[in-house]
Amino acid sequence: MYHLKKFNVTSGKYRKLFSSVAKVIDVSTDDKTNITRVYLQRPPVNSLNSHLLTEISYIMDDLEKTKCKGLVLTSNIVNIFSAGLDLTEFYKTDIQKLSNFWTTLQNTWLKLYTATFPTVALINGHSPAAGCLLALSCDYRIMLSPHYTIGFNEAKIGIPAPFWFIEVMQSIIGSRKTELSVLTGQMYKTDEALAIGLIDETAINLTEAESKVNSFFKNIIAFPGKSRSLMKKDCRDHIVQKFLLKKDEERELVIEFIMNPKTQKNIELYFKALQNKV
Ligand SMILES: CC/C=C\C/C=C\C/C=C\CC/C=C/CC(=O)SCCNC(=O)CCNC(=O)[C@H](O)C(C)(C)COP(=O)(O)OP(=O)(O)OC[C@H]1O[C@@H](n2cnc3c(N)ncnc32)[C@H](O)[C@@H]1OP(=O)(O)O
Repeated sequence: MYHLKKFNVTSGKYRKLFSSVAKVIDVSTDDKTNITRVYLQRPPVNSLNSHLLTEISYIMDDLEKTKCKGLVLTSNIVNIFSAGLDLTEFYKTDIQKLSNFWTTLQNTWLKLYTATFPTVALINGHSPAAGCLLALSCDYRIMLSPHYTIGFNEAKIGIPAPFWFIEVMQSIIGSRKTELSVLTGQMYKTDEALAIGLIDETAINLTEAESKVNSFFKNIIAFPGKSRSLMKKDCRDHIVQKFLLKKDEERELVIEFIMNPKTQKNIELYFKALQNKV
């Protein structure tokens, strides 16, 4: 059974929360503000496997319990925010493992998307597919420029982006831009992402990004009561309700689609292309 331990690691500002043995995330909370930074750190590319998703899920539970004032989701891996789902979870797997993996993804996403506290993605590296979803599920996005990319590239692998990935993107950039984006598997550079509204701000380095994160929280932290979280719920509820209604059916469709030998072949070819790139 997993338990999150908290203890002060310095005499001052930050306390650290340690997760399980293999630390695929690092978590630190500012004592003064009660804002928590969660750093993804699963080498080489922060691909989201069951373990990493479960860790994120536990942290989300803990942050809700401890009345967190804000979450910053970012990465400790140079040049990578997250490479999206770990494709090894899809390749040469079995139905039970795949079913468990998909359930973990669904449940973890729901916790992030419906977090009652404000959430910011500090996108300090490439962010394809489910990496992009993680960022889009936060309330605000600040991305380092100029050379990182973000978007739903699933079409290029030969697997459709799930309906809720698409709906989250639609809610941010609108239907037409989303359709163009997902059907072409478009990956956007930082400035392009800003131009279409996929991210909210850019930053030229981490210092500037952190200062923009702080401004975001400063602007909202003084708001009294729960009005912000109630309105966030209202803004997102249509997607959440549809997701809850369809999540079991979707899991079955995903299993059928991924276990299909043609899909397996596409994933294999994609892996080879990734490994052979110069
Ligand atoms: C009718 C149907 C109805 C319903 C069906 C509904 C749904 C369909 C079913 C399922 C939907 C599934 C949705 C999936 C969403 C996803 O997230 S899929 C994952 C997509 N991710 C990617 O495509 C990212 C690929 N990676 C990259 O582009 C680059 O690696 C990246 C830019 C992130 C970093 O580049 P770089 O720093 O140069 O690193 P490398 O490319 O050299 O990679 C290092 C090693 O990491 C391995 N790797 C990279 N990405 C992944 C990954 N996502 N999973 C597993 N492994 C990955 C890469 O192979 C290298 O390994 P090596 O060192 O060569 O062994």
